Amino acid sequence: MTEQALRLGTRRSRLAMAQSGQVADAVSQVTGRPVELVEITTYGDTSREHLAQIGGTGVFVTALREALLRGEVDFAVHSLKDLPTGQPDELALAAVPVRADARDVLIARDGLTFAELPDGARIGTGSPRRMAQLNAYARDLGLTIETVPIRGNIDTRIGFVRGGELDGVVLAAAGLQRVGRTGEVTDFLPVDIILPAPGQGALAIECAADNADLVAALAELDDPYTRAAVTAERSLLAALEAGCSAPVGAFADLLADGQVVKELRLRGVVGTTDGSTLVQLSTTGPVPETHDQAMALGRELAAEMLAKGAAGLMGERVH
Ligand SMILES: NCc1[nH]cc(CCC(=O)O)c1CC(=O)O
Repeated sequence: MTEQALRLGTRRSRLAMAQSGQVADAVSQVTGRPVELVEITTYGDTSREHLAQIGGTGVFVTALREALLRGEVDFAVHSLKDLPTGQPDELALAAVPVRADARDVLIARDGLTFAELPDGARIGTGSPRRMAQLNAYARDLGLTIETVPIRGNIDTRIGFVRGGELDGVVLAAAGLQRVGRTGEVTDFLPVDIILPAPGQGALAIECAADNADLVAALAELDDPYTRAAVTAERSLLAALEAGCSAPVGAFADLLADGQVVKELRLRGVVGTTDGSTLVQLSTTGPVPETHDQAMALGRELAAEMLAKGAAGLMGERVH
């Protein structure tokens, strides 16, 4: 007798299908049950507006969450950076698996790295966070670039470079990895130059909070270090009262002494999109053992950033 399949709600994009497919296999292994994909269309997929105009937070996840709450699917996989920071009581963030490469990358024409771009290079990104840091990096290199707001899926964005409309586009390494296109990257941008979006590179597996068996089974896919890191990053974002379309970057990583993990370091940045002003700070603390400890690290850094004028730099946000 075969057990009843678990229904995994997923968006239809190639990226969503790739990451859902990978999680489906892992869930099937830990539960011993087959997993079937159920396609769901979200507002973020159908709208042609710029993300910053839609308001950002939640456009990709709302429809998936509604399907979960209606019981049409058993669990859903989100890119963690697209997930709004407040967790609804009815839904459990059952697992945050090991994070993929958190970096942003450049895909430029003719194999160019960022430092090799010519003056006036047109670089596509719709993200105020990327604009702020790319413009600041360019300034440090004595280079002038023009950031051009674009959106669309990975194919569309890379297409602007292949078609000659843009000199380069900046994307998340993790997304390219999941669809097997890292071979096209011309520059991996170090996190100490371009801090990624909070949660970038990590996935979130959500299910109904009252489905205790499933919550427990999915928890086997959780990586406590990734969870602590992204919790601290998202706490920083929440404490800055910023959304996913705000110019906020954050990245937490473990500091080790030889083989022994010593501390969690959290770095954060807020800036104006022209890159003329950035507030970039870092803090370290003992590796958090509880959700509250990870949250505290984020709040601590947010308070320091706000004291340095971070709030004034987020004036461009829409909501
Ligand atoms: N904003 C869209 C989005 N949401 C998640 C990813 C893929 C990377 C990830 O899972 O963090 C991307 C594409 C990108 O930013 O290039």
